[in-house]
Amino acid sequence: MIQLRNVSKFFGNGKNAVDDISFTVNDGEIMVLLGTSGCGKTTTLRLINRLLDATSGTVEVNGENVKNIPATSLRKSIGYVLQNNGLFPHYTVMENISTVPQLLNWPKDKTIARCQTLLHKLKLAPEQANSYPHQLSGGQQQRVGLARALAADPPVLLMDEPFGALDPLTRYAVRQEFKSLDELHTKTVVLVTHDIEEAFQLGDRICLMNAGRIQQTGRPAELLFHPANDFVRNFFDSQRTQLELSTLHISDIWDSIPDGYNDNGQTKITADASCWEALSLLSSGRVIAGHKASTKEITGTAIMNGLQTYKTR
Ligand SMILES: Nc1ncnc2c1ncn2[C@@H]1O[C@H](COP(=O)(O)OP(=O)(O)OP(=O)(O)O)[C@@H](O)[C@H]1O
Repeated sequence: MIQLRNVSKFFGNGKNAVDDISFTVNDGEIMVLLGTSGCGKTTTLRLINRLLDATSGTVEVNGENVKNIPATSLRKSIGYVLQNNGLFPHYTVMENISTVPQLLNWPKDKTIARCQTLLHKLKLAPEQANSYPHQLSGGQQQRVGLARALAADPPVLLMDEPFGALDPLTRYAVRQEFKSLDELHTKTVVLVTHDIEEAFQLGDRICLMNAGRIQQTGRPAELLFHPANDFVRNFFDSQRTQLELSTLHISDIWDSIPDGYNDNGQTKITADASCWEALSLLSSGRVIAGHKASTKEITGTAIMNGLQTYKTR
């Protein structure tokens, strides 16, 4: 668990880069720090692993004030992933991934086994263990960066724009793979991005910042449908409809969908599907969904009406 209480950081140039922020990230949770350039996201991340020290306030990791933990041992217990992957160019993939296990004096066979497991989990071929970073694609390098951060199984993972340097298709694929990693269920993750779609795809909760201050912290649906102020409302406007459709599940609008369906060669989905997924499927034929022991036909009109009804609740 990570807890920030009334944390500020002043660099001596006028105003606080981070200004009186407080939030908690629970075990097994991904918290996304979202906001425009210069709003204080990276500074906040660096206050957690003590690359920077707070001017005021307290930062706790697993119940202990980070000021009381020697910086080197703190950083060994925190995985850190950077936008440009930060790999050592003269180390092989295996050597890069082994960095922290070696610092922790793991036996060699345990380190090798862990590297092989991570290569497999991150969809890297076993023979790539002996490649150097420049022999890999950007997506593969970023996967190695993730593997290196996860190698010693740290309870906390800090990620600074980890997918920012990838092209959109690769970015989406690597994000999906990251999200499906079983290891994440036990970790406390803080991820910095300015990409709204990424925040919604990965964040259990989102902390939206502006000019060093938190504007709202909450689940994606809370920020979207119950914005705390005009900044939050306006921040999502350019992608609002797609975000709303991606965030709402068919079950959320179930009561607004008319009863009835024709059992006639259609795609059947569960009500866990997002409205966006259902709309995408509609382009290739009719769609029905099952929920609450009933079945209904899902149409574009039903979804858009359901969305409007949901928003006026
Ligand atoms: N070492 C530093 N010395 C002085 N000012 C700094 C330092 N680091 C950051 N700042 C300032 O603090 C503010 C917040 O910077 P920060 O890098 O945390 O923002 P950010 O939200 O991560 O931005 P970006 O998305 O562009 O990386 C900015 O105004 C920046 O210029």
